[in-house]
Amino acid sequence: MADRTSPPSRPESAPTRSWWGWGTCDQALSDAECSSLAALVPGAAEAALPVPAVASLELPPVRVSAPAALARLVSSAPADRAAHTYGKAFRDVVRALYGEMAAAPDLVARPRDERDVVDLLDWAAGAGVAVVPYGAGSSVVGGVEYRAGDHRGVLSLDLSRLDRVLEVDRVSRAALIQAGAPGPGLESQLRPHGLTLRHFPQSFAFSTLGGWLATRAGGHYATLHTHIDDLVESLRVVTPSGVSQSLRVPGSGAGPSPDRLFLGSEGTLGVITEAWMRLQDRPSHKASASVVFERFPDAVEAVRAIAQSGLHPANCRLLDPGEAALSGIAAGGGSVLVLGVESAHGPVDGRIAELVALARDHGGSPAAQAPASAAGDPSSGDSAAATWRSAFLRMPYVRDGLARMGVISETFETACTWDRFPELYEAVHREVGAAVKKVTGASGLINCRFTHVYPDGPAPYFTVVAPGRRGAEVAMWDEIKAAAMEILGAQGATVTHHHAVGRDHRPGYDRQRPEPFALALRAAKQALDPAGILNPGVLFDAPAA
Ligand SMILES: Cc1cc2nc3c(=O)[nH]c(=O)nc-3n(C[C@H](O)[C@H](O)[C@H](O)COP(=O)(O)OP(=O)(O)OC[C@H]3O[C@@H](n4cnc5c(N)ncnc54)[C@H](O)[C@@H]3O)c2cc1C
Repeated sequence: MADRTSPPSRPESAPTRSWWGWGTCDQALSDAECSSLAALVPGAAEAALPVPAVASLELPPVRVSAPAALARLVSSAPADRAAHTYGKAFRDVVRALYGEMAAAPDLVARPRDERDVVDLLDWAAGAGVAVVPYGAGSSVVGGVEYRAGDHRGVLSLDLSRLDRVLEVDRVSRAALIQAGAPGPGLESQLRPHGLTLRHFPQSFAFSTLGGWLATRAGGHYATLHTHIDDLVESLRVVTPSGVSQSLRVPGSGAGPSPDRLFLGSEGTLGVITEAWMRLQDRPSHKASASVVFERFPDAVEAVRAIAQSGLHPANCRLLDPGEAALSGIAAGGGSVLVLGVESAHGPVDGRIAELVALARDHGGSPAAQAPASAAGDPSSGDSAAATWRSAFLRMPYVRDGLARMGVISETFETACTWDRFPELYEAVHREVGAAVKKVTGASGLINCRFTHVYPDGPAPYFTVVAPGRRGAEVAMWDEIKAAAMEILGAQGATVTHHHAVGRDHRPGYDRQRPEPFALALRAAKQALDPAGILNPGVLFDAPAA
């Protein structure tokens, strides 16, 4: 039995989205905050780069116009074109700050329904216009930036008007959700039903269901359903060759999964318009605790034991000493493990106690043990978890502030088996450290945390911070990024655990992907997008326009 739902309420005066950086303008660091932050990074610039006004940007001339029947969906306003030029990687933010707008799309279209998507693709295929599907533009891998160069024009296809939860099936605990629904919007439409998608990437506030599906995003929870893939019941995708609708079933062994073809296809094979998603009851019992380890290898062993214990913590973030210090949790050189458990059905205090006991067996000292709570914030009662959580949510704004001060910051994430992790960790510090030194002349910071853990291995997330040279930040970042990709490949680790491939991870992905699979992907591209208009250059080389 499915319930039709009401349209989401849209606030009259939402804060203005930043066109160049993360989030909303009101949350961005002030010039003074940028300067005091940069004082912590020796070699940083003395004054913050100004943020250019959109009116001062030199955008390339618009080369194409949509036919009259589609004109109502399309904008060529400078603010729209500027905001849709890049994603939100460091190199995107820096280029926006320098006013480099050569990659701006000619047009931004905001379809209101599937028919509009079909019509826009039909027109674009006939006119040789590249189409870049756009959720909320939080890509950190060049996923929404056109770089192919040989199309007659570029259309950014912004799905933000497709933002509704259309139906809720309470019995099967699933919902039909439009692809442009942003994280907070879709959760607020599910809340009255007592349900949640329970997918909370760090970018939750400014990313969409369609973007998560197209990039196989990773949520906040450390074990079990780590990727959005696990929550998909069926997908509806508009391709230039027709609409693909997969069957809504809890499981199926009928050949290769059609959903798997489109999950992670990053806008290259079709435009995801709707998905039936598996939901969960909202958790009502939560507890968290943090454990400090003097030795990082002991902490890694503790996390392995936890990941293999079957206790499935919702949160299992291991912060190495540098990361713990940067987050303001432990300044004394220790590593910190932040644990969290939750349930919609019963008390969790026994489970958190078991997890802490396992960590203690491996040399950890509980820093604070939270009482199980009956509701509320998962970090309630545990100050390290609360400190970490607020630093985590503020981090993207801090990264932008550092970018304005000429400080390079790069984050790269991966996954490898437990047997390889110690060598990977050493190799990243050695090799990426050498690259940072060569490129910037400084040692910089290289920190690591685990975002997700599996019985057979962790997903480590590395953060690199180093002073850059004004005007050379992007070239310096590119060199450090290339070194990081090289070392991940050499260590048998994936080029990305959840940030996707886009354009920036292509070299590593091309080395990692088996050649017969590459052949099959290119054949799928040819069949579904014969004119080669969809997000050219992502996942594989753009066919000639
Ligand atoms: C501060 C920050 C934190 C982040 N944290 C996380 C995290 O915790 N976990 C994680 O996985 N990622 C994270 N990311 C990366 C990013 O948020 C994800 O890749 C996210 O899934 C992108 O969603 P989006 O709606 O913004 O998509 P966009 O950035 O707009 O698009 C991403 C890709 O998907 C394609 N696409 C978008 N919508 C559709 C559609 N409807 N149909 C077909 N293709 C489409 C685009 O063409 C592009 O290739 C983070 C990024 C930032 C800047």
